[in-house]
Amino acid sequence: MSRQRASLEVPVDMISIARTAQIEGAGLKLVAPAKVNLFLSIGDRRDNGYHDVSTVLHAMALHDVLYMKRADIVAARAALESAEEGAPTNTASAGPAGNILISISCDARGGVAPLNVPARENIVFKAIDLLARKADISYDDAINVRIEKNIPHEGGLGGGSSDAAAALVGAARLWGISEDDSLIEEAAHELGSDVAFFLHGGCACFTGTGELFDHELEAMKKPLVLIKPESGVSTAEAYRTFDGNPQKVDESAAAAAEAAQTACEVPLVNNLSIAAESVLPELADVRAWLHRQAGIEASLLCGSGSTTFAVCRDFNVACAIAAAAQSRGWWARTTMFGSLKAAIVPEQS
Ligand SMILES: C[C@](O)(CO)[C@H](O)COP(=O)(O)OP(=O)(O)OC[C@H]1O[C@@H](n2ccc(N)nc2=O)[C@H](O)[C@@H]1O
Ligand SMILES: Nc1ncnc2c1ncn2[C@@H]1O[C@H](COP(=O)(O)OP(=O)(O)OP(=O)(O)O)[C@@H](O)[C@H]1O
Repeated sequence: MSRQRASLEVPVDMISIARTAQIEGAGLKLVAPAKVNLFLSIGDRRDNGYHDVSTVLHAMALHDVLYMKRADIVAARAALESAEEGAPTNTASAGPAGNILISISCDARGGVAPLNVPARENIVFKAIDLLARKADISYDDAINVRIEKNIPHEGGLGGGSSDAAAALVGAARLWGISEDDSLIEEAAHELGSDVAFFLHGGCACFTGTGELFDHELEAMKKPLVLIKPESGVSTAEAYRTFDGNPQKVDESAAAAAEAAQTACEVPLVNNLSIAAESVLPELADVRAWLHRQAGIEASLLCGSGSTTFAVCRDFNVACAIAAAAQSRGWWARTTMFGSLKAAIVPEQS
């Protein structure tokens, strides 16, 4: 039998070959930056429970790292079956027909508390599952995700939302979905209010319930220190507490935030901070302590808390304040504002 005839009789499954090549390959490395809200104005509560929001977000150099790789589907199935017998697992099935097995492992770094959630509750799982359903990925597949967490959760730094945005970008690449495909943005909107920002990154104004891009601002290049008490603040609880005593943002501050073309011009405002302080009174101690430190230009609660950020005169000031905060038992990190977004790190040659 000639070689030519043999190749006609045994059809070559190019998709399967490409997938196998990816299992053996290095996979993808993605960055998922943290954010602060330079300006956060929470407005009225809508019928669906979400609130109108006008906000200017800024990305930072501090970031989680995600490694996403095609996995051996047989091994992934075995892990899932052992889970059904009650063994702990980090694998769960996703996709339109439960046809995609996702394994998630997570290492916490730099004093960040470990994230102990089962795979199914990890927002990274939800992101990959949602995109698979929207794009109707109907073939069997298995994906391993390893998350290196540098961003504390329940810190108002958007770590979960940024991980979700990175997972959408990574899954799209693995499945050959164009990075401009509207399904990615659609999925981001459904996953949470901050996810859309991380697809954009840098410094940007968002409206709606926080998911609608309005305009971009020039990023700033200043050092900042982040300080977080051990306890977190649940975003939902902060919003609920806000409803008991809503604080409107001054119209002139809102107008200045809207008109700002650069991050430096944005007035630092957060009308969720009173509610967050009543959920976690220790936040008032962090605020008062920061006011006594020299070399700070301004400070504000990050989103719904429990991290407070302080813009510092220089990096040495930021480092000294971080060290002093750590000696009080708080988590603290120095970082820089930056123009990162949730993105694939290009391969180094
Ligand atoms: C505080 C901010 O981080 C500021 O950027 C965001 O508004 C919160 O964004 P997020 O963490 O992505 O929040 P989501 O996962 O969308 O929502 C968590 C919970 O916060 C409340 N929530 C959130 C956003 C919004 N515009 N109104 C709300 O009332 C809802 O109770 C919701 O169940
Ligand atoms: N990959 C993830 N990273 C962080 N949190 C996650 C993740 N997956 C699920 N979660 C859950 O989501 C909750 C909040 O996550 P996140 O860290 O985004 O909150 P946050 O820092 O308050 O951010 P935001 O400013 O968006 O409210 C946590 O209680 C955590 O258990």
